[in-house]
Amino acid sequence: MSARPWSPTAFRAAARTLAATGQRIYQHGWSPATSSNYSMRLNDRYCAVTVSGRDKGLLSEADIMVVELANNQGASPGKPSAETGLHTQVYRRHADAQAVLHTHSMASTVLTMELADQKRLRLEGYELLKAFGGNSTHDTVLDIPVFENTQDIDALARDVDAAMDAGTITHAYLIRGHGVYTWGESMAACYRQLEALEFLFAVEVQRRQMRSRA
Ligand SMILES: CSCCC(=O)C(=O)COP(=O)(O)O
Ligand SMILES: [Zn+2]
Repeated sequence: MSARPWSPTAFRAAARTLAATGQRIYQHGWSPATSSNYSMRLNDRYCAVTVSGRDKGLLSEADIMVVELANNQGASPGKPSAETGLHTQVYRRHADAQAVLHTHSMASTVLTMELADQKRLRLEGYELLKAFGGNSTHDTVLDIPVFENTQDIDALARDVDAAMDAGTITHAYLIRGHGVYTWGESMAACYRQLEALEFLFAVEVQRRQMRSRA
C-alpha cells in the first residue's frame, strides 16, 4: 500500500510518457526555448506535470512532478509549470480528460497575432477535422476561441472555465501570441489532436500568405 495518495507506478508511467511525448513535440519545433507544458492525470485528485523552465528537447522523467488538482500545489519535489492552473482547470472540468498538451509553435503564434482582435479561429472543410473526437466528416466546422495573453494564469483559467460553461470550447483554445492548449481521453488522442491542430494552423498561415501575394 502506497503512503502517497497517488500510485508511484502510475506516476512513473506518466513521467515516461510525458518525457517521450515532450521530446517528440520538441522535434517538430513546437516547444522552442523551454516553452510549453504537458501533463497527465494520475487520479481524481492529482496530475503529473512538467517542472517549470525545463528544456523540452531534453525532457526526462526527472522533469516531471505531481500537483494537486484542487489547489495547483506541488505534491512532489520541484517547481510546477507556471501554467499549471490551465492544466488543472481541464482535469477539474472534464472527468474523462487524461492528458493536456500546450505548445508554442510558429504557426499558432503567427496566426493568433495576424487574427488581430478576432476572438476565434474557424477551421472548416478540412479532412483532418476527423482527427477530433466526434467528427466523422470533413464537412464540419471547428471554432477555436482565442484568449488574450496574460501573466495572470488564475484569471485566464477562470475565463476558460466560463467559456466552457457557455459551450464555446470543444477541443482546444488558443492564446494570442502564445500558443495552444488541447486535451484528450488518452495521451494518444491528445497528441493526435495536437498534431492535427498544428498542421491546420500551418495550412491557415500558408493560405493567408498565398492570398496576400495574389
Ligand atoms: C519561455 S516560455 C514562457 C512561459 C510559457 O509560456 C511556457 O509555456 C512555459 O512555462 P513553464 O513554467 O511551464 O516552463
Ligand atoms: Zn506557454
